[in-house]
Amino acid sequence: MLQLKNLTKKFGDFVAVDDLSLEVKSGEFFGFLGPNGAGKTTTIKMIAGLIKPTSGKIFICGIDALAEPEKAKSFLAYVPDQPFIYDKLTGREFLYFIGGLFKMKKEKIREKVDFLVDHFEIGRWIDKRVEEYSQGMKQRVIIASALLHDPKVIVIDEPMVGLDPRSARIVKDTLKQKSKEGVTIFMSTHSLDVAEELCDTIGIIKDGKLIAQFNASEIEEFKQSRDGKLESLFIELTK
Ligand SMILES: Nc1ncnc2c1ncn2[C@@H]1O[C@H](COP(=O)(O)OP(=O)(O)OP(=O)(O)O)[C@@H](O)[C@H]1O
Repeated sequence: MLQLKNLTKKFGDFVAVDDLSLEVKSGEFFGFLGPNGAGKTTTIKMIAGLIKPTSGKIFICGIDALAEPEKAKSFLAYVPDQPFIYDKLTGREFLYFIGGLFKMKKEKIREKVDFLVDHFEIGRWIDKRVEEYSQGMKQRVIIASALLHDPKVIVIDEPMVGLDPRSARIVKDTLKQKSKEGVTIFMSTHSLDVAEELCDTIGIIKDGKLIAQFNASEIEEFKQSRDGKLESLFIELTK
């Protein structure tokens, strides 16, 4: 599970994330929504250990991620909004490289790669260089690399951007399946349809502050009382 306690990030005088506290339980699928510049990516980068909070705490599976970053990261998968893969590697070489970073045994990596290539319908592309990949194929390999070490928490920034409907379906089904298996998912997205389809809980951030949090039945209740659209709730709260 994932816990953020009074998390704050300042860039100079500007407060990008402001005293943010939340908890996402094991198996919970949390959608992190908010207007442009609200602080979503900054929050995710702090969870992933890429930038240091100004103050506050982050716990990943109960491990203090600021005090024990290596241990916390062993439970975590992070999928950035603009993923980077070395262009000159093949998908397979990239997955072995990532498995190596997590100190996985070669045999275990091979087993997982075979499964993931099949699951994400990567096929023969796995042995081609990444520079030849489409955006969707890159995203499939990136998400496969995030699942390689069986993370307990997946933090994912805008997963559906640039994906065709089939790739998007595979990614959505995989994330939902993982949450059913007890993995905690923290996903930022601008797609209200995706959030509504996948998430158990939705948190809305604005100007660095968590301004609202709803579970599925609260969202349904709101929709029934208005025009039936999550979009109306989002626009009302973020105006
Ligand atoms: N390194 C930085 N230095 C200064 N300001 C920054 C830095 N990184 C982010 N910011 C500012 O912090 C605020 C939050 O940015 P962030 O990228 O977290 O927003 P976001 O919610 O992910 O937005 P979007 O939906 O547009 O991706 C913005 O005003 C941004 O300009």
